[in-house]
Amino acid sequence: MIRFDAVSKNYPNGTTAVDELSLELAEGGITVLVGPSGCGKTTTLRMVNRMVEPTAGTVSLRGQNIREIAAPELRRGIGYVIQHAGLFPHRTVLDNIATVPLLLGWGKKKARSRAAELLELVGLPAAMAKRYPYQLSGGQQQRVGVARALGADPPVLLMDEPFSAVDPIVRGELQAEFIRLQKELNKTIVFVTHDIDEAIKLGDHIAVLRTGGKLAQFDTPERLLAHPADDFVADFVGQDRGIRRLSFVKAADLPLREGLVLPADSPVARARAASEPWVLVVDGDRRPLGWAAVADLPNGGTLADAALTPLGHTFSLAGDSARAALDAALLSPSRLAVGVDPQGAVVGVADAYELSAAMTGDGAVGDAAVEKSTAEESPAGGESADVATAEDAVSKVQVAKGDKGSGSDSADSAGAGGDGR
Ligand SMILES: Nc1ncnc2c1ncn2[C@@H]1O[C@H](COP(=O)(O)OP(=O)(O)OP(=O)(O)O)[C@@H](O)[C@H]1O
Repeated sequence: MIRFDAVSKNYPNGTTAVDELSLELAEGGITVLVGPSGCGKTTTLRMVNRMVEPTAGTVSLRGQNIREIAAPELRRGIGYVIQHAGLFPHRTVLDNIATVPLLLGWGKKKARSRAAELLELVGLPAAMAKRYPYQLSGGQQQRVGVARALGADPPVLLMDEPFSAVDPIVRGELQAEFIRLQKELNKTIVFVTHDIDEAIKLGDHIAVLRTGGKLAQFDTPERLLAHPADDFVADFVGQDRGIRRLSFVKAADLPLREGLVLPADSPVARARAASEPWVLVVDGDRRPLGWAAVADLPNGGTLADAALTPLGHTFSLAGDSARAALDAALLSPSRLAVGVDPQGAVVGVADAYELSAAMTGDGAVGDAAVEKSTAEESPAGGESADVATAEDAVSKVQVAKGDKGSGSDSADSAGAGGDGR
């Protein structure tokens, strides 16, 4: 939709801000430009609305070279949000948001009613309409900035470090709100940040630029974490990319073990026969009761007589990522994470060692799942009698319970929530 063909920007002082950039940005997606300070992110962004003209190459919008579109007309279809919001200090919040509709000659009443809608859309109370920018917090100002950019409902939004000037908590809130808003609006967004975490959280695609305005890699967040193109990208993405990558692996794709999940009325001998240091004891509805250490079990009787160690937290196969599963495993006394279905029934347990294979990227779990989530293919085979993909196990449990699956999330799941996107 937005296409850069061998675009360069050289300044008269000899600086090459952007160097032969070729990039195709998908319609209706968020493309993040990320890279160290001075690598040409803002210059690239501003070439889309002709605030900066390229020295060489072409930028096109829906197939048309933007040089052929008069700048004011071009900008009517492109919203622009900057750091510190850049609001007009002498205008009320409502009039700030109404700026573009008024410029387009909508008339005061219609422009203000549109502004009121947008105020609500960005999550601000109507009572703020009459305030002036100095009477708002930084985060609230930024929301007004987003609302103003959406004034004429432009198909394209350019956002230059829009959330950089607020504290980390407000920033997280703004990012979450932004993801929600984009689901509703489906704009084509080009988003500049120097923060790789923000890029991974928000981007459908990420362009990593290196100093000198050269493109280092253009990829999905999943692939950037799994397969950085070179040492520069690997360093920029960070040492903990293995763990962060787990956010993109669905818990439903993890291998699960079922053999050590036993009902409370099972004889102790059955737990010993499992040849495992721990067994998970469940009730008649397969809800988890706790871990039993096999070495400490009484000589006879059933598991109902055993002293149980609390679970820690479970993870939800329906909604959590492998990152939540790994966290559950690390906090579990058995180092095994308990996966539950939407009703809170145990589907199986995941082993910390297998999860760490996904984390290092060398194991089939992580690679297969990342590729799968990218390509949306069906899971590969290769399951043992006791190890199946969680998706299969969920359906087995649901069939056993005569349940076709409700799809609602488990209230019992204490998965990290928020570690995914
Ligand atoms: N008008 C200008 N004249 C000369 N050099 C410029 C001009 N504007 C930008 N530059 C230079 O071009 C390079 C890229 O600048 P740009 O602002 O695009 O980088 P950036 O990646 O957005 O940086 P930051 O993250 O620090 O905002 C920098 O070296 C900058 O100094």
